[in-house]
Amino acid sequence: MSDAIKHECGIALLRLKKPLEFYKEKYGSAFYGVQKMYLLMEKQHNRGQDGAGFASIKFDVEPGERYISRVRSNKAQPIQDIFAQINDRINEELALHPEYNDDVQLQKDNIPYIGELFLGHVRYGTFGKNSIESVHPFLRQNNWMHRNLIVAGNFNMTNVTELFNSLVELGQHPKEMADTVTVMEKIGHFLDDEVTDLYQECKNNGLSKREASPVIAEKLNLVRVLKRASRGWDGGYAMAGLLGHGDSFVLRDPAGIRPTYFYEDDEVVVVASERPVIQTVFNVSFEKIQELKPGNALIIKKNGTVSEEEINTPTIKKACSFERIYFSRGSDAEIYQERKELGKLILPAVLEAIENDTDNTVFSYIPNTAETSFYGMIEAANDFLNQRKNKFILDNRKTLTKEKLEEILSVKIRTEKIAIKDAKLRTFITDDANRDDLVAHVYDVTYGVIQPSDNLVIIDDSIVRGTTLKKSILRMMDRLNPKRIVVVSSAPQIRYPDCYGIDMSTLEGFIAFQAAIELLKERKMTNIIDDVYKKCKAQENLKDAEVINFVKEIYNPFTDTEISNKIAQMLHPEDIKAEVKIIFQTVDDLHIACPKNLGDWYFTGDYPTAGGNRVVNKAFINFYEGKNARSY
Ligand SMILES: O=P(O)(O)OC[C@H]1O[C@H](OP(=O)(O)OP(=O)(O)O)[C@H](O)[C@@H]1O
Repeated sequence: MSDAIKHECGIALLRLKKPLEFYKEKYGSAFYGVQKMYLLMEKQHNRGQDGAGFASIKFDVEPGERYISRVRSNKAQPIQDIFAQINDRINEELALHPEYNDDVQLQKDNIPYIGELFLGHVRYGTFGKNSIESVHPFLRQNNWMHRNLIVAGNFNMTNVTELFNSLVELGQHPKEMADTVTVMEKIGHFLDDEVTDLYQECKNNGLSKREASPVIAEKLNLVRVLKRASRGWDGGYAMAGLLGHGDSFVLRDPAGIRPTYFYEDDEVVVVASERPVIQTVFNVSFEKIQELKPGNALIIKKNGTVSEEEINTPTIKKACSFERIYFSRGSDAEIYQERKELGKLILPAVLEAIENDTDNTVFSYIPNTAETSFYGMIEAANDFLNQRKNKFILDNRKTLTKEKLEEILSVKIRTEKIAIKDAKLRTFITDDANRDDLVAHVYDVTYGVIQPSDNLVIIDDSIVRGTTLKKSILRMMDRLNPKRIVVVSSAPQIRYPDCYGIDMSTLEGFIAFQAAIELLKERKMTNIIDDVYKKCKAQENLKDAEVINFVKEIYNPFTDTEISNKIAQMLHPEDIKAEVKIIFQTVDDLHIACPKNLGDWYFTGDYPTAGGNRVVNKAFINFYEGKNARSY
C-alpha cells in the first residue's frame, strides 16, 4: 500500500545481570543469552517476516578487543538465517579451539556474539526497499565506548522532515533522511553532549582521560539524553538502545501507542513487544510482567540498576487497538479474551443477516488470526440456540415426548473449517510487490460440507483493502454453492491512514474509503469531495496542532451500514452466484471488547498526536491530486 520502509516490528532486549560463568554453571552454557534471544525473536515472528537483526555487547573488554557484534538478514526466514550465522561462527571457533569449550573467559575473549547485553529486532518492510541497510539494529560507531549507540525500534514518526531539519540546524550533515537514522542521530547528538560535559567535569577534577572513562559510564544520565533527544518526536514508538559501555534503554511514546513489556529478576532484565513472549521464554507468570508506562523509559545501567523514568509527560493513553485485533499473537491472556469478546459482540448483527436461521448456517473463519474471535462468536451462537431450545421446551412442557426432546437437543450450531491457509505467512505484512499474488494462492477450501440452502458465515479479523476477500476468499466460498455468504469483520471499517507503525498510509487503499467516494458519486454529492480538498489545502501550512481532520466529512453523510453494503457490492466479483453481505464491528463494541487499547484513529479519524491530522490531511490531498505518494 505504500512505498517506504516501515517499522511495525518486534523488539527484544536482554540484559544478563550475573557474570557469564553463572549461566554456564546453572544452565550449562555461557551462550544462554544468545539462546534466549533466538526464542524471544522467534516468538515474535508474527511482527515481521522480512528482516531480522541482532546485536550484542561484551562488558569490560580490554582496549583493542572487539566488544560489539551485529548480524542482520533480509533473506527468506531471516530469524533462522541470523541464528544460523551466529551458531556457525560459534561452532567454528569452538571446533578450531577445543580449549575454549569449558572456559567461559576464553569464550568471551575470543568468540563474537557472546556477551551480557543483547538487542534483537524483527521487521516487516513494504514495497521496494527491503534492503539490508534498512534492517535494524542501526549502529553509530565511535572510538569512545560511551558514544557507541545501537538502536532498534518498533516505531514511526510523523515528522521526520522536521526532525531531519533540526539536525541540520544543529550543524549536522546526516547522510540520509530515513527516520531510524534521524532518530538515532538525535539520540547520538545528545549522548555526545552528555559525554563531553561529563568528561569536562572529570578533567576539572583532575582525572586523566583513561580515569574519566569509568566515571562517565557511572554518571552518564540517560534520562537527560532521552528527554532532550525525544523532545520533538511525534509518533508511536518503542525505541530500544544500547550504549557501547553497557547502559541500555527502551523508551515508549507518550500515548502508549506501541506496546512494550518487561520483566526483571536477579538474573535477567528482558523487554519485548509482547507479554506472552516473555512468559514463555522465561517461564514466568502473567502478573510478573509489567507494561512500560507511556512516556517512560526503562533504563538499565551497566552496573545493573534498573529504573523506570518519566521522559515525556504522558498524554491520554491511546494504545493501538489493531495490536489486539490482529497484530499481536493471540496467546496473550488478555488478548485472547478480547478477541473472543469481539466475536461475541458481533453475533447479533450476524443473526440479523441470516434471519436467525442458525439451522441452515455454517459458521467458519479465515485463518489464522480470526480463529479466536470465531470461538467467541460460536459461544454466543450456542447461547442463542440454547435460549431457543429452552423457550421451546418451556412452551411445550406439557406435551413434550422423549423423542421430541432428543430431537431438539440434538440441534447444534454448525461449524466447519472451510478456509485453509497453506502458507504460514502473514499476507498483510508481506511487501506490496508480492502481496496480491500471495493472497490469491495462499488459501484453499474444504468441499462437501455446505448445502445450497445454507448461509455461510465467515469471520475475519479485519478487512482493510479487501484484497483477501476479492482476490481469493469470496470466489472460493462461492464454489461451495451457498445461498448467501456473510463476511464478518471483527474490526470496524478502516477509514483513515495509520501513521504510527502499522503500514496503512494511503486513503484510496482502503475499501471503506473507496466505498464512501463511490456513494458520494452515486448520490451526486461530489461537491463534498471538492470541499474537503479545499479545506485540506487551506490548512497545508498550518502548525500540526491547528490542523483539523476534515476527511471525516467524506463519511459523515452515510451510516455504517450504507458503507458496509457498498463495500459488499464493490468486493463482489461479477461471476459470483451467492448473495454477499458484509458486517463490521462497531467502534463502541470494539472499546467494550478491548478496554485498555482505546487507540482507534484508523476507524474514527481521532489521532492521538497532532501529526496524525497533518498526515490524514496530506493523504487526502495526495488522493485528490492523484499522487501515489506517502502522506508522512
Ligand atoms: O483486506 P486486506 O487488505 O486483504 O487485509 C486483511 C487481511 O490480512 C490479514 O491476514 P494475514 O494473512 O496477514 O494474517 P493471519 O493469517 O494472521 O490472519 C488479516 O487477517 C485479513 O485476512
